Amino acid sequence: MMIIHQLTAKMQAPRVFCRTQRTLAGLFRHSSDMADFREVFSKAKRVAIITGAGVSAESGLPTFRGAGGIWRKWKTQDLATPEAFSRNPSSVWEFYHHWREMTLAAKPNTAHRAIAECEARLSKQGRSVVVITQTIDGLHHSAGSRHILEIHGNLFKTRCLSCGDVEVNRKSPICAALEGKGSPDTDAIDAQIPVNALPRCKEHDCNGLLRPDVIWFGETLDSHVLTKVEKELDSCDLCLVVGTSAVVYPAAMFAPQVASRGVPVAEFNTGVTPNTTRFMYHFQGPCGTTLPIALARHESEVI
Ligand SMILES: NC(=O)c1ccc[n+]([C@@H]2O[C@H](COP(=O)([O-])OP(=O)(O)OC[C@H]3O[C@@H](n4cnc5c(N)ncnc54)[C@H](O)[C@@H]3O)[C@@H](O)[C@H]2O)c1
Ligand SMILES: [Zn+2]
Repeated sequence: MMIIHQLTAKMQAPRVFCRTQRTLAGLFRHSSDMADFREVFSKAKRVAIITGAGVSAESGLPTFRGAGGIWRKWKTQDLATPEAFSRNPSSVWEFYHHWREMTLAAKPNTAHRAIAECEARLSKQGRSVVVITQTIDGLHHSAGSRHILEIHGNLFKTRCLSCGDVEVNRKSPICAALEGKGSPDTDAIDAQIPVNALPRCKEHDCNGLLRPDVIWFGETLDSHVLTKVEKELDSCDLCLVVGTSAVVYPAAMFAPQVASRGVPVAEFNTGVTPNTTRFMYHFQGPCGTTLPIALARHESEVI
C-alpha cells in the first residue's frame, strides 16, 4: 500500500472521494449496532486503533477544529509550519509552551484507559492492539498503552536545528523566558523573546535553537514510522478510528484504505466526517462514553 508522506490539511475531501462517497452511501449503510460490533471485536486478532485530537478532548485538550483551535488571532495551521517558526520563533514557542503546560496538567480520560486496558487484556490472549495516533500529547502512553505509533511526533520531545539531537523534555517551563507566557487570549501581547533566550541545545556546548519534535504542516512524516503504520494497516482484521476529523493527510487515508480491503472499520466521533459513509460502523458521541462499552471484555473472552 502506498501512503503520501507530507502533512497536509484539507478542509474538504478531494473531489474524487466525494463522488465515491455518494455512490457508496447508497449501497453501504453504516451500522450503529454495538452488539453486532462487539461480535466482530470478539473475533479480531489484530486491532488497529487510529486516534486524533478528539480522543483527548475529554481530558480538556482542545481539538484543532473545535472552539480552542485559535491561539490569539491565528489558526493552528498558520502556526504549526516551518515558515512560521523561521519568521517568528518566539510566537511559535509561546504557542507550544501553552500547549505543553496545558498537557502537563491533563490526565488520560476513560477513552485512553479503555484502549490501554484492552491492549493489556488482549495481549494475554495472543491478540494485539496497536494505537496509531495523530495526537502529540502523550496521553496514550500515560494511560498505559504500550504499542503506540505517534505519527505527528510528541510535544515533550525537542529537536536541535543545529545538531539534530532529539531529547525527551518535560521541563515546566521549558526555559526561563517562557515562564508565564503563551496566553491564548486575543489581546495578549507578543512576548518577542530574543532567539538566544528560547530553548537551546545542551548537547556538547552545541547551543543550537531547539524546536518541538512534532510534524508541521508541509513537512514529511518519519518514513520509519510510516513503514510500521503501513504494516499494521495491511495486517489488521479490525480497525477503530477515534476522534479524528479526517481532513489531515496522510492520516485521513489510513482507515479508508483498511476499509477498502473489506476489513470492518468502526468510527467513534461526536459528529460525522468525510469518511463516515465508507465505514461499516459509526458510533456517534463522546468516545469517553462509547469506547469503554465497545472495548469492554466480551463474554467469549476466557482470560
Ligand atoms: N491532543 C493533541 O495532541 C492534539 C490536539 C489538537 C490538535 N492536534 C493535532 O491536530 C491535527 C488535527 O487533526 P485531528 O483529526 O487529530 O483533529 P481535529 O481537531 O481536526 O478533529 C477532531 C475530531 O474529533 C472529534 N471529537 C471532538 N471531541 C470528541 C470526543 N469527545 N469524542 C469523539 N470525537 C470527538 C471532532 O468531531 C473532530 O472530528 C493533528 O495533526 C493532531 O496532531 C493534536
Ligand atoms: Zn544541538
